[in-house]
Amino acid sequence: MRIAIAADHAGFPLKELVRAYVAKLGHDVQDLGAYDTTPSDYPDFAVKVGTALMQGEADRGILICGSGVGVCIAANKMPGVRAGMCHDTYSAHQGVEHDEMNVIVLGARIIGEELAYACVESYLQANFIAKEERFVRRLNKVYAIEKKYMPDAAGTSFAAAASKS
Ligand SMILES: O=C(CO)[C@H](O)[C@H](O)[C@H](O)COP(=O)(O)O
Repeated sequence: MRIAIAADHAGFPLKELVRAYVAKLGHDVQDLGAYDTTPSDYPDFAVKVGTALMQGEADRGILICGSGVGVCIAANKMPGVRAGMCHDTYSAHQGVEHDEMNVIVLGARIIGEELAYACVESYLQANFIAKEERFVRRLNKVYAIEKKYMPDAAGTSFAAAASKS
């Protein structure tokens, strides 16, 4: 898969490790910064990954900041982005299987590299279970919220599996 990854200064050290790990798994990784620990602002990196997804340049995203909270909030402001902070492997795969999460968020100051690798691998191996009507129904309700509250962005939102079904 094509994976867009980004982090702020706080997430940079873990991003470097995760980027290499994801590449080793055989994915095509686009590193959208930061490229060092110079203080930076997490929304800038959330927008980079969200844009890559919205423009169809990436299939999934990975975002990292200090706690994970900042980039998760910012990324979810973008139409079509379904970001979830996952510091356990169950959430990492279930978030994709049930909710079609397309960005996994990690907190570099919270988890170590081995757990980060395990979460990211679970996330990348998982697929949305589109045959389950309840998952599709719920995702369509999420999509309806986006259309209602972000009407200007409705035409730009890339479709979720649910909205295609
Ligand atoms: O961790 C975060 C909160 O969710 C932020 O995204 C930043 O990484 C954090 O605020 C950075 O903190 P710093 O004191 O500026 O290094």
